[in-house]
Amino acid sequence: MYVNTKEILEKASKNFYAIPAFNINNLEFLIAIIEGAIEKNAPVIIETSEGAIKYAGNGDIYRGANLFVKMVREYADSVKIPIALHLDHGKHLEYIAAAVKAGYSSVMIDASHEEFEKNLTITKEVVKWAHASGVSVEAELGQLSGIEDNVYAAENVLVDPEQAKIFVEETGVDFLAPAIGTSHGAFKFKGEAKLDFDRLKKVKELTNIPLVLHGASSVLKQFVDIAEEFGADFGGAKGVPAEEIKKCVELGINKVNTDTDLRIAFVAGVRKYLKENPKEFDPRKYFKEGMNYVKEVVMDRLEFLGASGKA
Ligand SMILES: O=C(COP(=O)(O)O)N(O)CCCCO
Ligand code: NA
Ligand SMILES: [Zn+2]
Repeated sequence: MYVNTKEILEKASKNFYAIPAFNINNLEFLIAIIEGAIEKNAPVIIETSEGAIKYAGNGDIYRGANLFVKMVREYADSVKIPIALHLDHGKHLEYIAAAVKAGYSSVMIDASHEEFEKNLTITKEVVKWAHASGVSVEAELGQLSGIEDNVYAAENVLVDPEQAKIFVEETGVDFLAPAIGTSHGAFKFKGEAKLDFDRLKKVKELTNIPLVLHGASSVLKQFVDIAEEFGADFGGAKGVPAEEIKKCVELGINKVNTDTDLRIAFVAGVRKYLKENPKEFDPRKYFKEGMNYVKEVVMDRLEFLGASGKA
């Protein structure tokens, strides 16, 4: 069933569990994610970045947004579990407009690289406009270091909990991504993972809305090892341990963005299958191995986030 993101996140917030938001760029990841969520009888959020929309539409962003809505709705309307479709890291109003027009459940306006006041003004505009179409809105405060859809942030800029309170009151945003020390991609920390749990606790107390953890992939060793056994080179890859993410959920995180873990699992399965089946050239065969690994990651994450059985 196709649902509004706010609805399922409010329920998660009241009951202190989290729903994973998995990124897709194609049909194979969608199928694997939905299979995993059905098996765990769990709600799930499908999300696409601006790059995914451009990729699926082969350069035409309206075609890409419409294609994802049609694909996801077709699957959502044919299964019982709640499924929402979210625009991840909307930075350009053109993509946000395309997603709202196409019928996305929710959109992120990511203006976190702007000054606070500017981020607030832009977000307020997008909220007013998206709400008029029944679409819920995510925004971000603070910055994740590293590359974020080709916007480079050198350092982590951690969220200011007092600013978060003002931001949520002034903008009416439905859920908020506070930067607390994570970053995107497979190389998250130079040393050990260090998340600012106290800061997160304060943001929850002061805003009392569903919160989002970005950069939440664990970079699972079992799949890094398989990928490297069959030719990948992910030296130095490091993610957020599941235990740390569980702690974030206890402190009020309700949406957990996960992209890198699915990418590593998929490429591990495809590499393995191709190496072990040199005569095979049917994509339904070699993609399937990757999809099986993606499904495993999906089910594991639904379990430890407490989303299993919450459909
Ligand atoms: O926060 C996340 C997930 O981050 P990751 O899966 O890399 O930890 N996302 O917003 C997914 C897209 C990030 C750019 O690749
Ligand atoms: Na950002
Ligand atoms: Zn993110």
